[in-house]
Amino acid sequence: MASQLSPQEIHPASAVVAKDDLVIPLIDFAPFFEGTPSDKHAVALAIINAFQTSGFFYLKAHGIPPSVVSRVFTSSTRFFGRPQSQKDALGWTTPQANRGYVAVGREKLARVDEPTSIESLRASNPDLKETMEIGREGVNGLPNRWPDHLDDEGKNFKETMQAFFDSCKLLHVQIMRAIALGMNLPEHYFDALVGDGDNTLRLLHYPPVRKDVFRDTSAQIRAGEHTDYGSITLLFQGRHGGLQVRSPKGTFVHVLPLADTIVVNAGDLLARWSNDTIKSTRHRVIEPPRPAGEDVANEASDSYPARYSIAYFCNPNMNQVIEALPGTYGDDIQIAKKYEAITTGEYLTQRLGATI
Ligand SMILES: O=C(O)CCC(=O)C(=O)O
Ligand SMILES: [Fe+2]
Repeated sequence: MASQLSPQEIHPASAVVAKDDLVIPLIDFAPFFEGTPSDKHAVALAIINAFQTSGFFYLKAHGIPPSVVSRVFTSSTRFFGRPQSQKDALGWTTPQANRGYVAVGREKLARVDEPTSIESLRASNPDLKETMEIGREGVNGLPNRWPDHLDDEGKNFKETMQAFFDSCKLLHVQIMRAIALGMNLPEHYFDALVGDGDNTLRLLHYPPVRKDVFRDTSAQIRAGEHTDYGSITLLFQGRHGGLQVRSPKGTFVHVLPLADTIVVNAGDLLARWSNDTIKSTRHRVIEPPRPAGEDVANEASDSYPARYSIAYFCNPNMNQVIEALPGTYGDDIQIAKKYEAITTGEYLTQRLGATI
């Protein structure tokens, strides 16, 4: 059966990261749309193989033009450059809403198995980042916190982010089609289950940090070790690295920005939906590594540059009941369902309530 191919035999993937048993391939999505049925199947297998091993892959030819991504980054940078009072006035309120601005130090990402330590972690070493969370538009009682009443720049921000939200929403559905095929499910299996777009667009800004902050406080990081919560995350990285993924050996490996690609990783709900055949892998953000050949002037600088990134957290529909997918359990394969059924909404509210 084709799904028993070894990773090396799967055609469209080549490894970008291969360290300490963590292998993260680069997958070209173009053949999924333009290729023969067998090309399409090969892409699906490469994706499912990546999700079943490292839980991460880079994706190129994903269909969102570089010019669009660059406009979103510009708009995000300008937003974070606004006076603190303007940003605070758009503040995040509740886990149910999960929309609005989150100031530096408010969120402390942590491992799911250590929920009680969050307060003490936040007090000692808050995440050195600020974020803007944008949810699905038009949900009753849960408005997005747009800056469009402030000025033209604010109006432009709203339009740019709404359009980007919709492009990412489509990409989610397309990647879920590849996952369905890779799991021997019908291609459109997930369409109606994830198609509502109950997703979150998160703009991230990690301000410049003095090097001695990282040096003197070993627990200080830009985003603490965590797994993502939903189905998949589409991560657009700016110029500066810092993202690290935990390897099977327990080390953290840099997953650097690669031009015109995104990093896609599986979240906890997809892992749960797949009865843990798909992995949602821990990751974190620290200071960027020193680039090879970096000049002396830069090396001598006493701070690390700002990092901007954009995470689009995809979810199944809020009212979707998540329980083990066909083919991931049963007497024939002697695997039991590992989890109780839960709706996306219940699950996310539990998780978000624990970190903010
Ligand atoms: O900034 C990044 O590269 C990653 C952010 C992240 O992992 C998250 O917000 O869940
Ligand atoms: Fe994350």
